[in-house]
Amino acid sequence: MDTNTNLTRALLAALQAHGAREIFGLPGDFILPFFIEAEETGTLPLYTLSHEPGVGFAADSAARYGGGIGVAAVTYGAGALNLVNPVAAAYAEKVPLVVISGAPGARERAGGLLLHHQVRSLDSQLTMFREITCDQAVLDDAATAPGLIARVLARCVRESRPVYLELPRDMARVPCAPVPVLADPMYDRAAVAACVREVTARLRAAARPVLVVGIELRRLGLEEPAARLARQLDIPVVTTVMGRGLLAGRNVPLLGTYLGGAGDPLVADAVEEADALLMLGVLPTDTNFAVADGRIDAAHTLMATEGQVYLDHHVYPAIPLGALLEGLLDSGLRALAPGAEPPGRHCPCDLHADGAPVWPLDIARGINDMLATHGRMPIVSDMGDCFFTALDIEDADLLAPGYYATMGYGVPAGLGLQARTGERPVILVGDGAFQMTGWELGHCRRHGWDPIVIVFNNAGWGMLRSFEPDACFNELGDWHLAAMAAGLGGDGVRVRTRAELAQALQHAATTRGRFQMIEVMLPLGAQSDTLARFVAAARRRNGMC
Ligand SMILES: Cc1ncc(Cc2csc(CCOP(=O)(O)OP(=O)(O)O)c2C)c(N)n1
Repeated sequence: MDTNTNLTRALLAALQAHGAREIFGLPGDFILPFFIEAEETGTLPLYTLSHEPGVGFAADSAARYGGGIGVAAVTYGAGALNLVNPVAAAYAEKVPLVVISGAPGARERAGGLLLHHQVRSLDSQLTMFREITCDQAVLDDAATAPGLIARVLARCVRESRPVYLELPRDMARVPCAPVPVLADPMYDRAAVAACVREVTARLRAAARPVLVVGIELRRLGLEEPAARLARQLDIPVVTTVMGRGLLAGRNVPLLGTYLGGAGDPLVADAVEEADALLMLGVLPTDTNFAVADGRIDAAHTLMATEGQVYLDHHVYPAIPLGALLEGLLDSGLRALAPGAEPPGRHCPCDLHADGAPVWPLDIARGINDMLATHGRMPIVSDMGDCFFTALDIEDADLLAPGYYATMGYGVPAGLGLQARTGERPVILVGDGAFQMTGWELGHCRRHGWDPIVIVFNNAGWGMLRSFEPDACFNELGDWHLAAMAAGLGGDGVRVRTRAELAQALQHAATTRGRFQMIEVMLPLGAQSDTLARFVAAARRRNGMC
């Protein structure tokens, strides 16, 4: 046994071998030994944040955007249970996230007392995490720990879902063998070949084929082969809402994002009139397809998701997406139909820098102008009208919980992205969501993070006003957020007109080293066109007209 390796060091090495590049965390007594080992070894940079939801969202975005796996390390009970929502979001949106929770040691478990942070039984936490992770292990035996860690981390990567590791505090420094890296399981090559033959036959016979790309392509590191296939097939390419930003900048004939009746009619027509809709890595969620209102004919879809391929009322049960892509690329299938020319910038014109009040589409136009002038930057959006506005930003990567739709994601996810890649993000967040996790900006100073943060301030929960315009419970009042930026270590400016917005964006883009907050005061009732169409479609669908 490698005597200079203890369980924590073996775990850290295994995390790194499986694609972790940092740890986000918030310590407590049950996980202090792990944090001490992590800090002493420096195997992975350790970033602490102020609230566990922020820890989880930061780890999520590091994996979602940077690839590999994200790691969130927290204490038992109060810490880990604060992490439930971000882990649930990662499960729903297929993000490979590793939760490491401290836990009581053997002697205190056997002591007969109710322990601090304990809920019901000492295993209640593990029970709760079983529901939002694809695999779990309690590392209470050094003999079995390496094999358990190897199994759990392999599933995290293969299934692109969160996993849970519970580390009793009396185990952190126990001598332990290194963790093996398990080989990928074999798959049936004959089944893949049969599936490829059937898919290519359907595509050859089609007059109006369309390729729809979804988030599994990014989660499984398959964007480049998918882009090669898109160029080889030379057919129109569309992303789902969750897949917005996929294949950006990869010279692919991207038509846009499918939003059904709530989006670009050119895109909706292409998808709904297609006679072969090849969907790669697409999750069949309501945010992706409810807007279709039944206008997509299932008989025309060929769906590869969750390791299976569904077409013509039958299923190929075990077709890894990477193997399918490889088979389609090798099939020689090409130039099926002249790809629709990717449209010009979606926003018909640049931001008018005049004295008019700012509406959401003006923010999208201003960001498009900024990216065109200063170069591409990843967009990270919280949930609210800022998310629907983000759909009007062209040719940019977009990170957002577009399906699970939790608030609080934007700011910590932007910090996690910059921690992982060093790239400067543009963060879009409503005033309501900022009140949840926006304060994590206070950590930028000590880590040198400097995102551009655009706060959509309508003094309330604007999306909910769309559904209940007369309710008073949606009002939040004006929190004057830009005035708080300096105390958090950044620069803040409040803007009301389009000219002020244009100037603020130009200043933010050319100021580095401190986060730049632009608090946009939106007129009451200001709403993006996309949100308005989504709300109308939802009302029709749910009979709320
Ligand atoms: C963790 C969580 N709790 C509640 C909700 C429910 C909700 C969805 S949208 C929304 C209002 C968002 O207000 P904000 O000011 O951020 O943005 P805007 O609408 O553009 O004004 C709420 C409360 C969700 N999605 N997540």
